[in-house]
Amino acid sequence: MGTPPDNDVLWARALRHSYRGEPALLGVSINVRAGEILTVAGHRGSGKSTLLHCLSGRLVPEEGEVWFNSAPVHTLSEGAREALRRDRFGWIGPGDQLVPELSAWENAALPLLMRGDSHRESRAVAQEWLERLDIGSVARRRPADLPHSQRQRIAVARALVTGPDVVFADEPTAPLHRADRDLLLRTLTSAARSHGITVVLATTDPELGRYADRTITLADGRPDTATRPHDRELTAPARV
Ligand SMILES: Nc1ncnc2c1ncn2[C@@H]1O[C@H](COP(=O)(O)OP(=O)(O)OP(=O)(O)O)[C@@H](O)[C@H]1O
Repeated sequence: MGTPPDNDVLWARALRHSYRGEPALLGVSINVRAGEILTVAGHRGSGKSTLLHCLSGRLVPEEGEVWFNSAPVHTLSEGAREALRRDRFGWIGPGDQLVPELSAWENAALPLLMRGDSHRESRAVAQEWLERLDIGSVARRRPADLPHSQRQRIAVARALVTGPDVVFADEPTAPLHRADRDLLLRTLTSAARSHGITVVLATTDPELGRYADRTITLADGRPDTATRPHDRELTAPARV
């Protein structure tokens, strides 16, 4: 296999993965350019989460390669992948991933506190992000006292607080109503654009493509060949 082009922040080739013999990815290749907002669309079970887990180093694919900034991820040790995720990537999931005992600012500051930044500095940076996301006033409240829409914005703040290169968002709007969904995505994408952060967003909702520079679609672990040609950025499966 070749080496990735310089302007791709992420580059993966021929990813295949299965769970207990059940295939989830069947030879997916993908490139993500620096600063790009990319939507990975597809129905439930099409392999979107598995693809995001492989790209972010949460999962090592059974076959294929993942490169981040021209360095291989798939050959890194577990510890090195953990450090990569902590220092360079942010993650937003679909459900409640906040720590219930911590306040909004403590949840947002968690990645900074965990890497050893001072309490004072972490609090200031977390507060800044909460303000940017319009939830500065709830900084001292606990997640259980807040609506879903504000809890998801705290999760967005936590993903952005370290100034990551890439944020992976796996169905981040799943628990939200339409108006809150649009607000969250506008907030996430404008914050990402103004800070040059790349976003890879998995969703079952094809409408969310309007927030992205590009959409790719998966169907049953493969590129969906029924998608429009300009959206078809995934190459054909390496082998089926
Ligand atoms: N941890 C797991 N153990 C077993 N099977 C899994 C696991 N994770 C995913 N799968 C299976 O792999 C396939 C792809 O799942 P994946 O979650 O990647 O798809 P998805 O498009 O993100 O779906 P969803 O929108 O439901 O999360 C599905 O058949 C799913 O049931």
